[in-house]
Amino acid sequence: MQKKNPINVYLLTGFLGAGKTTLLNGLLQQSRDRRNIVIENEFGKVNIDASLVAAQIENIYELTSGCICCSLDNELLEVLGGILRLEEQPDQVFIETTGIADAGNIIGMFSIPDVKARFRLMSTVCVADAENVETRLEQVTEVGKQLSCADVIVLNKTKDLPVPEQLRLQALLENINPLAYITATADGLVAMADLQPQERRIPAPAARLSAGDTACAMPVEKTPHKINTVLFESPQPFDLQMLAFVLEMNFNVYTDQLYRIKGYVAVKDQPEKYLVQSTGNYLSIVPAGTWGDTPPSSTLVFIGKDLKSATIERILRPALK
Ligand SMILES: Nc1nc2c(ncn2[C@@H]2O[C@H](COP(=O)(O)OP(=O)(O)OP(=O)(O)O)[C@@H](O)[C@H]2O)c(=O)[nH]1
Repeated sequence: MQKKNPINVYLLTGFLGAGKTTLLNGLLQQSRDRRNIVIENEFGKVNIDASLVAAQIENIYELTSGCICCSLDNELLEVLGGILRLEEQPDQVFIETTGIADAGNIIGMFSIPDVKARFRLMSTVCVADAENVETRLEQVTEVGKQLSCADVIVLNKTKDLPVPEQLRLQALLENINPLAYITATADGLVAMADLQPQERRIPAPAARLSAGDTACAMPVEKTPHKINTVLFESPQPFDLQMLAFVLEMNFNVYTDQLYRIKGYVAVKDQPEKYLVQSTGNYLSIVPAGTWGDTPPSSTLVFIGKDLKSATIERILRPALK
């Protein structure tokens, strides 16, 4: 039997009213030549403007028994299973989460081997409302998490925003998530091409690392919202199992503080580099090709609340070989 290609999935997050549905409608309009499925998970909201989307998509699934990031009955997995049973498979699936969803948990579902074999999470897109993202960051923990887990951050509602204010907000978002591609827009207008996976901006091993074998964990930036980034760099390789163990353990322990990890590491006795990704309660460490001309070394970015470089270094050091 011919192996089917995985179905592309785009996960849309962002606080209540940020412009997720508006963005989604724009993406659907750009995808008229594709078979699209939309999964909506919203609290008490009238569904997307049916007249706008009806002609463009095969199906809209509404998940109504709570927030999919935390519902134990895993309604999302059921719907994904249902999609696989459809006679005609879609080309792409858009999932719009509730405004308070913990994006990390949903991303984690796409690393379950059976799900991953059939669905490819292309991008997690977080829509930020320029009018209030800063206030929401202070008020709602999930907003910081949503921004930290995003591959793409869409700063929406910028039409009447003075340019210096827009640049200030972009810089703020960049400090929160230096891994994301950030784009400013109005009415959720974003090109599908901007949502394709790219080699995200994992900082290259820095020349500033001092000579010798010292690991180095340094805070990159502090934001006024207590979300910060710590960059860990070391020329030493990791023990793969030990790295998985310490990261998994600490993600569980610091679940309210550690939002995201991403980076490339060198692994003992392995010629390839490994890509490390973690959001919510899942961790993935997979081979990611050769080092090419660059000497093997490890660079990991940690995003979370009040992260301390000394703590990160203490966590990782036992896994260095
Ligand atoms: N002024 C302005 N309003 C916008 C813009 N983009 C979207 N809106 C409006 O903002 C409101 C919320 O937009 P939605 O797309 O429904 O936001 P959402 O994130 O899906 O909202 P929830 O599903 O409630 O979380 C709507 O009235 C939109 O028309 C924008 O760029 N500028």
